[in-house]
Amino acid sequence: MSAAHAAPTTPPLILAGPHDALVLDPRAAVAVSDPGGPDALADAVDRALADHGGPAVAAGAVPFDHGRVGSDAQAPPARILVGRPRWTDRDGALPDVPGHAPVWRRVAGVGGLRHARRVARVLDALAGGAAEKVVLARRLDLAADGPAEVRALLHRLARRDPAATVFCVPLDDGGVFLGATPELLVARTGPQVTAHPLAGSLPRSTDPTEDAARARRLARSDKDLREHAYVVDDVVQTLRPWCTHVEVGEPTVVRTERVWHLGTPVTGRLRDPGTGATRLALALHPTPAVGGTPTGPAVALARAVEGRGRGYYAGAVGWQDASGDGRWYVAIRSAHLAPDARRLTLHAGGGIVAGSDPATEVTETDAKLRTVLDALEVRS
Ligand SMILES: C=C(O[C@@H]1C=C(C(=O)O)C=C[C@H]1O)C(=O)O
Repeated sequence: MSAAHAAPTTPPLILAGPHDALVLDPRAAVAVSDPGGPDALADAVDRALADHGGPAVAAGAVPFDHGRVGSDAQAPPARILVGRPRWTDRDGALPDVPGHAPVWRRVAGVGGLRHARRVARVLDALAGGAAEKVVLARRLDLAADGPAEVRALLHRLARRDPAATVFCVPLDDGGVFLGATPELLVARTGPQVTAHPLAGSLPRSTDPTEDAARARRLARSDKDLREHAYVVDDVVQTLRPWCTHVEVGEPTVVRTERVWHLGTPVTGRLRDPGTGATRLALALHPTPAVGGTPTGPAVALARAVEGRGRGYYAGAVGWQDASGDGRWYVAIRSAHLAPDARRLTLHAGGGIVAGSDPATEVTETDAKLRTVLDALEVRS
């Protein structure tokens, strides 16, 4: 086989934050068999780490619909690998890989008009009392004229947004789940617990004056502050039973390459030092940032309107070590690469509450999709 047609090599599992990065070779790791519900998976992760011994981590991705009975029949199992990682810095994990980037084109998905109509349907349902907040996502399918070079794509994602956590999870069918998330679901360092929920967004502008004005507008937007408060309240309520106390900061505007968000730091102190990061992450998931509120009816409504499962999008990606320390992120600004490395499925969503405007939601999801589209160099 000539080099031009060689199957792309499977990338390692990578979680690269602004300051450090974890790299795990799937060939030297053990996959945790997913037993289903959140507690059973957290138990399985703790057990696998104890059995492995040494400085191992459990790292990987949990699908959006994890453990939800009667939900998306196509939901994949959690993909969590246990092994000895290489710890490095961002550049060490995501080097600039020379090579030919394929050309990607849009082949299917939910266009702006269709998404606007779906948002209007959700607004009607909200007005009828179906839920308070629904997070509605739209899908975009791309095809390439050659195999994706995952390492090069990850490098471009990292270069564009130095604050994002860039991730890559090789799946057991040869597919890859990857992205650059701005949102920390939960981190545990000893007894210290930290979360940084995001919700409420406005696309950035290339004009610095207009960009700054948008950030100020977002910080004062009643609709966005309301949308944001659902998430913070839920995170605090969920963490409270696990913690001796929980502290909540003030919302601030958080910058990503393409979008402004409202974000609030939440910190707590663990009651039981045996509670690992994965258990906390699975207890929190899905927060209203991706699942809406109240969770059951909001997720059911989103699923009915979206019509397709989300797979790993809006699930969780992260890691935990044998001491229970770890970091989990909300798996947004992400894409699923098919095993042939030539098809990508992207998703982006936004919170809908009473007062949301369909056209604005389209612009917001367009801006969120650009995180991955920019790195693929898809211009329109
Ligand atoms: C659902 C997404 O993002 C989430 C939804 C947000 C919102 O509704 O404003 C903001 C940040 C994320 O928590 C996404 O990027 O797909």
